Amino acid sequence: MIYTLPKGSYSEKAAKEFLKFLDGEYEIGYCNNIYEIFEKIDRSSLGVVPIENSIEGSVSLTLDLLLEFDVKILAEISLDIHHCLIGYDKEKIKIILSHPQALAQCRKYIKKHGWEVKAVESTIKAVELIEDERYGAIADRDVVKYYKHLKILDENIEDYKNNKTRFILIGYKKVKFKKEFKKYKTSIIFELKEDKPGALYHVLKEFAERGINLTRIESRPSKRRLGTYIFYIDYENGLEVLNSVKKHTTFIKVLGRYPVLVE
Ligand SMILES: O=C(O)C(=O)C[C@]1(C(=O)O)C=C[C@@H](O)C=C1
Repeated sequence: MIYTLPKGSYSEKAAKEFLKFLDGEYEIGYCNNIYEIFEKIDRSSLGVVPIENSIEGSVSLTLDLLLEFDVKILAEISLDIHHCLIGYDKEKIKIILSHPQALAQCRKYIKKHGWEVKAVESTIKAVELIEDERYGAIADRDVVKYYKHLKILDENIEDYKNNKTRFILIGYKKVKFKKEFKKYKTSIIFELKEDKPGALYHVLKEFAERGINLTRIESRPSKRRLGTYIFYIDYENGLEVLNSVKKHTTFIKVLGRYPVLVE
């Protein structure tokens, strides 16, 4: 089983892309939200969740759950995201519904129309909540295949071109792919040993000295005390740097070394 968000969501689209590369048969299991996906995954199943968007940045719930659960990142894929306005009649819309990430990616568009905004668990939940003409949802164009009573009222409504979301395949056991991939990444989470000048610099220096390219650095609150952070770093290729990074940290978690299937 491969768990993801409901049928018609962007995450389901990503799951179908992963399936093209995975060796083996997997059925798609649908969950209402990202938390449920992490909870459902067991030793024999997988999950697909969004992790980062080119307009809105990190999906912070995914980052937090990667720390909380012991799952590994097994692969990543990026998809072009083109949002549509879904509903009955654009002129009659008063309330716009969607996932917070999708709403944020269309902020200017929504503001221009002066609609009231309601955030829900997924783009599909938004579509399902369209009770009448007063409601509109932001979702993928393909949803009208499943919700035939609704129409695409506008297309490409994201505020910036080249809108992309990165999705990760997660699970507890290794998976096999049908082909070899050229690009690999490693993702780690750590907390700095000391809060002193240059503390983060010493970690970054370990990467710089080895000529290792960082592809992302992000921080999340430690949730213990205001102003204390957990760092998330993605870097290209090997694990060789880890022992040196460990010296500067109180804890370090390796989320995995995994292939980039589609950039
Ligand atoms: O609600 C969906 O359809 C999702 O798959 C979630 C999600 C996200 O959380 O980033 C996925 C891609 C888009 O960036 C917008 C929404």
